[in-house]
Amino acid sequence: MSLNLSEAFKPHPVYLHDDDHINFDSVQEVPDSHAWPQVVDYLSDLSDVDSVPIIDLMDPNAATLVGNACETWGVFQVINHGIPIHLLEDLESVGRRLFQLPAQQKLKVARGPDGMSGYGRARISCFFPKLLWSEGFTIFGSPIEQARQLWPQEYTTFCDVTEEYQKEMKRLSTRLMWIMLGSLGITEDDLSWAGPKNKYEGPCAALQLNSYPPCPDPKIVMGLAAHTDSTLLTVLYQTNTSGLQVFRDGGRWVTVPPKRGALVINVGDLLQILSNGRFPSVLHRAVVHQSRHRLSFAYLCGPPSNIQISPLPKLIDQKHPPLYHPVTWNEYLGIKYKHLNQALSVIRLFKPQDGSVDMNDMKRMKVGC
Ligand SMILES: C=C1C[C@]23C[C@@]1(O)CC[C@H]2[C@@]12CCC[C@@](C)(C(=O)O1)[C@H]2[C@@H]3C(=O)O
Ligand SMILES: O=C(O)CCC(=O)C(=O)O
Ligand SMILES: [Fe+2]
Repeated sequence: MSLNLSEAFKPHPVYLHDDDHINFDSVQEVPDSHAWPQVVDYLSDLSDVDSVPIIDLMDPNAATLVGNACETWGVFQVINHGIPIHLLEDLESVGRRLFQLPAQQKLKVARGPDGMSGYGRARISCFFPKLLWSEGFTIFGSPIEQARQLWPQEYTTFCDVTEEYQKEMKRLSTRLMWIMLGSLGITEDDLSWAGPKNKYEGPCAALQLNSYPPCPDPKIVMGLAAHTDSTLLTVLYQTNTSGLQVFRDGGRWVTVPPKRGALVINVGDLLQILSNGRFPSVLHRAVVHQSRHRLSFAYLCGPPSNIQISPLPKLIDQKHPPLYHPVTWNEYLGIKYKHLNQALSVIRLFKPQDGSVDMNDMKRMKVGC
């Protein structure tokens, strides 16, 4: 399995300077560096009238429900997914242990400017004039190198839990990918790189630990700014504190309420390409709380990094010409970290004939990113 995404980040390094690293624990007032000019608009949250579908994976009708959710929302929650609750709790506990460390400790394992693994601010942060109210820790493969530096005597618990979680996520995300593609009539024979003949070992993925410390004035900060994931799909465990919001047509942000044991599944940009636009990737963001320290865990799942992803031939006909240029995950990340939320337009083959822009681009323009 090839996984070398680091080339994609070289032209667009993200710096984490010690001097602008804010110590969230001691802050009494939001500094100007983190105060966003546009106040987070909580009033547009109409979750009561429009809510993200919750799908029971044991339901015999699950595949149809998943297909509908992907087409209409680009996001859904799953229950009865087979991930033991104790593993979710263990992950939360090692995550808390990590983010509770003093800032100087965490900076010891800072992700390099063009690096892939380690502690730092979200890669999207450099596109915005204000900083985000969050910190993250990215894991590709084994976190042993960083864990040893953080806890020289007792690094194995962190490694065991995060590795076990990644193993379970690999299984679940592969299953979900085939349910999603299956709902479009795609089988293993239609996806040469993922079929059994190619000894497909499962997706390539990153595990992202996100921390959103409490904030004295949550309405003027942004936990994670509006973005789509550059993945096929993302499996998110958002613990028991709300914060995830998804963008709906008409300009509304809808909160995805945490449900014990449930996992949130996001359609990513690569699935939008593969499905030739049938499954649009979901624009989402995270907001923060005044008194609660929220954690979330995203398993960002993509294809082997050098496989060409293009609209699936089965989904193309005269009425539905291919909408996107073929790209590898590596190339796509390079484009994404140059153009951020316009990346899909950059690889779009032609604009819709009626002169309108891509539906997703329209949403992105509305939220100003
Ligand atoms: C493969 C990746 C996707 C990601 C960038 C990364 O190299 C690893 C971190 C991922 C993440 C997690 C938080 C949100 C996000 C937009 C970011 O800044 O870093 C995603 C990236 C992505 O999906 O583009
Ligand atoms: O914290 C959340 O709810 C969102 C996290 C997220 O979007 C990500 O890690 O890509
Ligand atoms: Fe995301």
